[in-house]
Amino acid sequence: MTFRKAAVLGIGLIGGSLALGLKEKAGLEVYGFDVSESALKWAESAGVIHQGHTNLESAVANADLVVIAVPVGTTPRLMEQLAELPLKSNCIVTDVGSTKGVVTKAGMVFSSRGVTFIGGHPMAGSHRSGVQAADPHLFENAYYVLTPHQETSLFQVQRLSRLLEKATGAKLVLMDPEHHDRVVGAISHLPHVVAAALVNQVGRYNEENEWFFRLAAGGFRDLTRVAGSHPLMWRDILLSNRDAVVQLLDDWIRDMQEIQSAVKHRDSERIEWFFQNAKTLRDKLPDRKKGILTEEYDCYVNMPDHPGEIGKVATLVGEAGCNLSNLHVMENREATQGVLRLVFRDREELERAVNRLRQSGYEVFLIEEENQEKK
Ligand SMILES: NC(=O)C1=CN([C@@H]2O[C@H](COP(=O)(O)OP(=O)(O)OC[C@H]3O[C@@H](n4cnc5c(N)ncnc54)[C@H](O)[C@@H]3O)[C@@H](O)[C@H]2O)C=CC1
Ligand SMILES: O=C(O)C(=O)Cc1ccc(O)cc1
Repeated sequence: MTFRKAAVLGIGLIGGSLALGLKEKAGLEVYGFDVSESALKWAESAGVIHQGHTNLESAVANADLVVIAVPVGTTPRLMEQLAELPLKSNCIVTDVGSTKGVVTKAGMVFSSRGVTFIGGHPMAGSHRSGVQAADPHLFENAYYVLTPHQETSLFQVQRLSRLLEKATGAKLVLMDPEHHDRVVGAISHLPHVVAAALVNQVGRYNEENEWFFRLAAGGFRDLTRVAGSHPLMWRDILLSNRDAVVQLLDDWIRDMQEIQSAVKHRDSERIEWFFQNAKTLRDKLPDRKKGILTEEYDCYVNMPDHPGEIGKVATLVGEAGCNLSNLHVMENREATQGVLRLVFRDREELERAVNRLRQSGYEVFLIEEENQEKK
């Protein structure tokens, strides 16, 4: 089953960048759909898409893949409209939204129609927006998270992963939607709120005296870069990740009160610890460019919901002489099967472990087979 035609709904920064990759690197026929005729015209003339449509039905007719790349607040409504249309059997629908809980639930609308929905989030972007900023290299070496439901066919997950890997050069990983929203809430949504709050605060002082902005140098500019992002997009993201963001802000406010109290009481030890701890942790952040594609080799194991299964898998891996560098259980809610992600630092160890697990009857799924073959 090969992908021949893709329809990208929302030809902006992310939709345009993906369209370029699907067209140029994966060789697909790419149709675009957008409410903005000028975006479609621009995309057509710049060769980002083959054809632009303002009619949804004509854009998705005969598509093997539909990518939804509109603001997250708009995605559920667009999914409902899409589910009413005749889609090709075996068609995969995915999205690129920055939150995954709400969208994955809305994706259930496709399950009764024989269409596979798999939520997605490329973890790279920019504070710019619109198709003019589209870049086929935007996602290279970044993580690209997919959040399949426990019942989603692994075959379809694998097909989509391979295609996206080819089209973007990103590293595909699978994650539970709620886990994704908490993690991305902490590393992306909260920082955007903090950056905007800092700019708003200093902006208020600057109204009284313009030296505030005039003296704003390196640190302030670096820290607040993302405050230049699209306001409507970030409004939608916070509303769509409400529970996680509210909880993260509770923690943030508590931490700010703690450092405020330490300063007020001249608690020098506490203040020093605050900065020392941050420095130690910051120094340990993985180096994106060097790290991802060279050092991690992972596979996913389909797990029957029996007690002791994780122990059995770990024992088999150990018996094969392989060192697990990480093990992650994709959180399993009401479903009967779970998925275990096993990470190795060494390709041969990964291969030995996969063989051993398959011989013992486990269904093991490798997203990165092609990527690793290249090395
Ligand atoms: N900007 C970033 O850095 C990243 C954004 N994302 C996600 O990607 C999605 C798109 O974001 P961007 O490309 O940055 O936004 P954008 O503003 O550049 O593009 C959005 C496009 O969707 C179109 N659109 C809006 N409503 C529509 C509708 N109902 N039907 C058809 N088209 C519609 C707009 O006309 C525009 O062309 C969002 O869900 C965002 O959360 C994900 C990763 C990074
Ligand atoms: O440019 C930056 O720092 C970003 O934060 C880009 C970005 C924005 C939204 C996402 O969901 C993922 C990445």
